[in-house]
Amino acid sequence: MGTEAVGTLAYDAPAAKVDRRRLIEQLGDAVRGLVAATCAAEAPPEELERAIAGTRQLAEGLRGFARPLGTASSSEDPLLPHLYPAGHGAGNPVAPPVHVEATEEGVRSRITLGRQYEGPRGRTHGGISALLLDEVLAYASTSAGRGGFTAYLNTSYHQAVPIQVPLEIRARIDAEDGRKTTVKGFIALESDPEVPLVSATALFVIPRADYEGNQK
Ligand SMILES: CCCCCCCCCCCCCC(=O)SCCNC(=O)CCNC(=O)[C@H](O)C(C)(C)COP(=O)(O)OP(=O)(O)OC[C@H]1O[C@@H](n2cnc3c(N)ncnc32)[C@H](O)[C@@H]1OP(=O)(O)O
Repeated sequence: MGTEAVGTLAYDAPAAKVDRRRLIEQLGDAVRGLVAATCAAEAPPEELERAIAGTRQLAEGLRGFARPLGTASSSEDPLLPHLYPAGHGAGNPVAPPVHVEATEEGVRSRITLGRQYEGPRGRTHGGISALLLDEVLAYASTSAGRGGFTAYLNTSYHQAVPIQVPLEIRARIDAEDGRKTTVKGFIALESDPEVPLVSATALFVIPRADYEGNQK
């Protein structure tokens, strides 16, 4: 057995699965670094050509092991976070590296965004800010034992969210009403955590048991 942290609990997962999950996380991190380097590289043509050939070769090698769409990854475990969701999956190089912790009021995430999340020069793309808020607000709902799918996410962009600057995202439950949970949150600079750069209100709805969209 190998131990992996789940929130504040230590959970004894099978050692082989823990080892595999570590490798998947490391690969995700390595490719995330490649993506960030790709978006920043002012490399000469021969270096770009070398990177194209090497990257295509690596991708071809991994494609040979692809699992069919809609099937579970062998890394999955009912008590551990999934590794591939686009919003936070540690094994998904496209996902921003979101880690969430509980606070007295709700949840908080600290994150510094790489160059691949840039929209206007030096600023985070607005869709990425919305993704981060959707993610952290959903965590607030889930960690309060509520969960649900995002029915709406209303975002207000007050100031630019800088790239490569430590950020703090906070979220808290605003209202609970049957299957509906309203959550509020915002992104701020870690150095100025009370001033919202982007704020959001989201409604999460726990679907009815017979809801058609429930199938995976
Ligand atoms: C520690 C924790 C770790 C865990 C990690 C967690 C990671 C987080 C992962 C991150 C994940 C990120 C999250 C994601 O990305 S989730 C993915 C993106 N979201 C979706 O795909 C959702 C698509 N929509 C649906 O599936 C359905 O519409 C849902 C399920 C939402 C509702 O379908 P359902 O058939 O069940 O609903 P209903 O018609 O019975 O209505 C029920 C109630 O809701 C009210 N309503 C509905 N829609 C709206 C609306 N737009 N505005 C205002 N109100 C709305 C409605 O009026 C009614 O209210 P009332 O009349 O009862 O008062």
